[in-house]
Amino acid sequence: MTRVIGLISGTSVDGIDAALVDVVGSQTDLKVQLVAGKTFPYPANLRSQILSVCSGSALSMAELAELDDAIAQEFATAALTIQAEYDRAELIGSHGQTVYHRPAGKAQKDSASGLMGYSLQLGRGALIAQLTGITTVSNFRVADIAAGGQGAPLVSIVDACLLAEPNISLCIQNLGGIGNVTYLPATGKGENKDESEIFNLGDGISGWDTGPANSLLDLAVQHFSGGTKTCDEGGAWAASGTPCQALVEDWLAQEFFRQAPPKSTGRELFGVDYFDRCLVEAEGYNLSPADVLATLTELTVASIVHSYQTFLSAMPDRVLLCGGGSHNLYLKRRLQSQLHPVQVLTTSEAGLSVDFKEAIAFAVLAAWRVRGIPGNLPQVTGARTSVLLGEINSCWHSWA
Ligand SMILES: Nc1ncnc2c1ncn2[C@@H]1O[C@H](COP(=O)(O)OP(=O)(O)OP(=O)(O)O)[C@@H](O)[C@H]1O
Ligand SMILES: CC(=O)N[C@H]1[C@@H]2OC[C@@H](O2)[C@@H](O)[C@@H]1O[C@H](C)C(=O)O
Repeated sequence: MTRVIGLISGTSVDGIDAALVDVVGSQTDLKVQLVAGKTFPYPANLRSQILSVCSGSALSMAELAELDDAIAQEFATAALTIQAEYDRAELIGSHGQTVYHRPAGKAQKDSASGLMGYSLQLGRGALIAQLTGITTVSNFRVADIAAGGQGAPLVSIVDACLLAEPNISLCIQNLGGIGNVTYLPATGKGENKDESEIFNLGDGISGWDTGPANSLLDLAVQHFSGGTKTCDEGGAWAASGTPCQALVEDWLAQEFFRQAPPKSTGRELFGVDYFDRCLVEAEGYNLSPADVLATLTELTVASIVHSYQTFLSAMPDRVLLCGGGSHNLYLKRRLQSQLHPVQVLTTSEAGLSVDFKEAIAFAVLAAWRVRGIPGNLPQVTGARTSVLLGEINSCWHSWA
């Protein structure tokens, strides 16, 4: 058993999800026990700095260095706090804070960098290791990208190890700022799986980013509430409106939704500029704020359902939702309606916390990294090969 802390702040930039996890076994025999999970909100000024960088604001190298270390300090504090009342963790897996993600094949035309992707997560692991005294694995995406992959989604293999079912096929649908899916065919295997089966299992798995989940909704809520609200609690506001199907269909015709996997995205595409264009287009239909929220919710729903129908050979037997959007009851209801007769539940109902699944995944990936187990699924990320994910930042007093 290895006690690991998983840390991530996602594209919503709502705070650091920290999970203290006991990891047992390796892949097909993997088991995790969530000892403690907590979200540590960013201080308001740090959050607005991060959001402004994510929206493309220029930053000097000195400012970049300061931001990197300010984030690392918040991550280290989260790690120390989550384990304060428990036996100490041996390892930290820190995803960091994504501030820029350019998928492979999307280099700017005048760039000399070719078609390789680039993804930048701040909160350097070396500082987290020094501040906590715990060996820290960080920079999980770069090795996959260097191998020609998108660097995302990475959680798919952990989804497979923890959630695959012998007799039914599943889609594990994350509803964060951005949405992503892992498709898990029925394994056909009983309880006693041996190590080699992960490769059989890996064969039928697919996964990709589905597009915006909450990123545009959050921007809309902030806009219509004059900055007094950050999200549509429970989806109540959207539920009082009516989706404009014509707009949803227009938006769904865009390139990202038609592009076949492997694919990944971020706030660079589904961020402030995209939302501003949505608002302009919504004006043509005379929509109320509630109607705009309902329409953006419907875009999330339609993009997910359309991508399953287009990129899977058959619809799954069951969908398990996770991420903050699984608390949005209107979004969940619309997904249930559009996916009918597919059953829509949450990963919590399958024993894996909707709020801490990503943090748990990076704890597992860190444990795999130190044991030399590759963490990417090439058919998901598009990498040429499976690779070890993450850089190990040791700490001299780590094992004292
Ligand atoms: N009670 C709630 N009602 C409605 N929406 C909610 C609720 N709780 C969280 N959310 C939504 O979930 C979002 C955060 O989800 P989550 O923390 O899974 O995203 P993330 O991890 O930052 O993003 P990603 O998975 O893309 O990296 C919030 O921004 C909000 O829109
Ligand atoms: C670059 C980046 O941080 N991508 C995230 C983001 O958030 C959701 C979606 O976009 C996703 O695929 C990915 O995160 C998860 C944790 C992943 O890599 O599996």
